[in-house]
Amino acid sequence: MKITLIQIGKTEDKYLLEGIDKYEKRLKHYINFSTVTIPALKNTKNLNFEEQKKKEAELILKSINNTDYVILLDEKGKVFTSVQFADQLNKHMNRAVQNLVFIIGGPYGFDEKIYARANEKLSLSTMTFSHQMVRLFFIEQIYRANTILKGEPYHHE
Ligand SMILES: C[S@@+](CC[C@H](N)C(=O)[O-])C[C@H]1O[C@@H](n2cnc3c(N)ncnc32)[C@H](O)[C@@H]1O
Repeated sequence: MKITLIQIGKTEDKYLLEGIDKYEKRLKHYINFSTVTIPALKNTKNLNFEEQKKKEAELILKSINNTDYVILLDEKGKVFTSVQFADQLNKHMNRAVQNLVFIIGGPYGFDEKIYARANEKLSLSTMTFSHQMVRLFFIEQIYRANTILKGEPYHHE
């Protein structure tokens, strides 16, 4: 199974980039993982939030295939413990999902079209994080899940 993480706009803060890079390098030893960064919209001055989300949605939908299993990172989604999340990943692997796609929304969240396409919604907390911070928190959770599935000590250290 391949995991793809779709995000909008480059990660800007150095402290986030360093953390993301660290877990991305570790993850490569466990699973086929890649990130797709959709370029941030330009000239957004004349667009309201809804228009911006619609435009982002068009770009997101172009990056997804019909057969992809799509999970949105969304504060209103289902909350799992790290062990439960690892079990979920394992279930997808056993169901022979080819490409598991996680999507982190833009600064204003997702357009309805993306909610309509999604197979599931996953929440990291009922609190709201910046779309940039979620990248680091979530990649660490994917790494953690893989160490749990391998019975490695990372989760218990
Ligand atoms: C600043 S948040 C958008 C908040 C927006 N008000 C909404 O209703 O979605 C930007 C993105 O970060 C991600 N995000 C933020 N907090 C999250 C959380 N607690 N769990 C999962 N994803 C989260 C989501 O992908 C969200 O679309």
